[in-house]
Amino acid sequence: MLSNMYWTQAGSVMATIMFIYTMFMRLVPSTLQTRIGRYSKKFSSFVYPYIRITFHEYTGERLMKSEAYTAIQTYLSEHSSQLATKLKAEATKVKDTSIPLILSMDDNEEIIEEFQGVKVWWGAHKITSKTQSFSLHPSYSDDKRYYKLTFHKRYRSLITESYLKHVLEEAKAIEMKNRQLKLYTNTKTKWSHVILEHPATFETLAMRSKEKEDIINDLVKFKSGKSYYAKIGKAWKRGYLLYGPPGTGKSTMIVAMANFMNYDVYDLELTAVKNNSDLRKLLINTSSKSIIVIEDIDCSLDLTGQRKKKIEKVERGEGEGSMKRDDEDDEDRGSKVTLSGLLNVVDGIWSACGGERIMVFTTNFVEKIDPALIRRGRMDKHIELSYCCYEAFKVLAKNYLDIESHHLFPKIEKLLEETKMTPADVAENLMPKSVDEEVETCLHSLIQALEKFKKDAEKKKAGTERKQSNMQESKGIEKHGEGVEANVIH
Ligand SMILES: Nc1ncnc2c1ncn2[C@@H]1O[C@H](COP(=O)(O)OP(=O)(O)OP(=O)(O)O)[C@@H](O)[C@H]1O
Repeated sequence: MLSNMYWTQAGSVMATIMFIYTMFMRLVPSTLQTRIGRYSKKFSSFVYPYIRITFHEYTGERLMKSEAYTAIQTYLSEHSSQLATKLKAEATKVKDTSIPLILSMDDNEEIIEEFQGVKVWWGAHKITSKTQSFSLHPSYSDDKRYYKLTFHKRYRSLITESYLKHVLEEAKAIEMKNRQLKLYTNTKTKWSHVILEHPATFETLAMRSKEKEDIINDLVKFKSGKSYYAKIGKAWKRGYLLYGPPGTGKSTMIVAMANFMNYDVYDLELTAVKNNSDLRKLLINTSSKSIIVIEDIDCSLDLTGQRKKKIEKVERGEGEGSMKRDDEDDEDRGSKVTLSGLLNVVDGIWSACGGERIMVFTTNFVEKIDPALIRRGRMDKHIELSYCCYEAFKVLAKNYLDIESHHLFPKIEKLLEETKMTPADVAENLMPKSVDEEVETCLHSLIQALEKFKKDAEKKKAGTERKQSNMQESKGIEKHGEGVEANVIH
């Protein structure tokens, strides 16, 4: 009964409002309507002189995560832990293990910060949906989260121009600092990744310091070369060819490069890629700030005579078009990636999709590689990784035994000059076999291994020399025999 009365009253109020509104729109001239609107706005802004900007987590119908929201989240997680009273904690794998948790503002929490003496309010909000939907999107939930920024209207231009720019820039810097590097591997056309947590750095890389410095300088120059590359009209990419025997540190150097540059690594397994168009798809789907690696390039490409001829044609400039048709034929026959396809990608594909990419090819047999693939301009820097020298050994001794000098070092230096042992083998012999193994024992075990290597190499050398002289001898006998026969005939 009571509720009936309530509904009747509410209905009549609504009807009255609608009536007044309709009369207002009909009878009051439009100029007066605008003026009244302006005054009412002024009145409300006088009562509430603040501006609010909201940043929603998802934008558009395709549920794309908003970049602005992510950036603000990063920015606030750094600032809110000092200011907010309600925080939420998430586990993280940031490199600095002294910060095992990321703290950020909890839902419905607000913080106040100052920018150039002006106060701004940040609020983290959530709208919980009453209806449950089942989304396949892994990170999507029914809750709609957003950040709300509030500031006095007097500072509109300061906040919208300078402050928001500052927030985005700082978020980028924080992201770079806390970035977890990823190691991507490919199937036919897709990349999947794991977190790259390899500790190799240039400091732990065993090689001559002069060569190391040279590579570091080259990387630094590349990283800061955005405007230079734009000026000369080249894609912002650089190619490195790493060559040398197995176990000399080619893969280790790639990780050191990634850690130094803070770049992800895409380990491209060419033999898993069906054809050139799949290769293109894969490479277009790599992100900026990354190293794309093709290991053992000499084993990854099927270079039949036919294909080699095609490359030679292209290199002589006899028609890109004809090459493309040949490639399409290859693809129709379901063949693997061709050298020409790879060359196309290395040369130009990234010009279209932004820069800052490094391409690394590795090989154990540099002489086997088609010169077209590694000419300067494609592979800008050729780096040889070789057998362990004394300088490289000292780096390994520091890494594995934490020593910089020892009375056995001169003996090791001499043996390293007389034999060829890879850094991988030196490292293996240096490594303590038990927790309490003494430094001296480790060094002795390396000396023994080096002496054995030397002896084996000498034996091998003597063996091949003997073989060669036997062959020469038998050739000489044959020749002599032929001569005798010839004499008989004549
Ligand atoms: N120059 C080096 N500095 C530090 N460690 C090295 C170096 N070279 C080799 N090692 C050690 O040996 C192991 C094997 O080296 P790595 O895989 O980098 O060699 P590689 O040249 O890539 O070999 P492959 O040609 O067989 O792929 C590494 O895990 C590392 O521990």
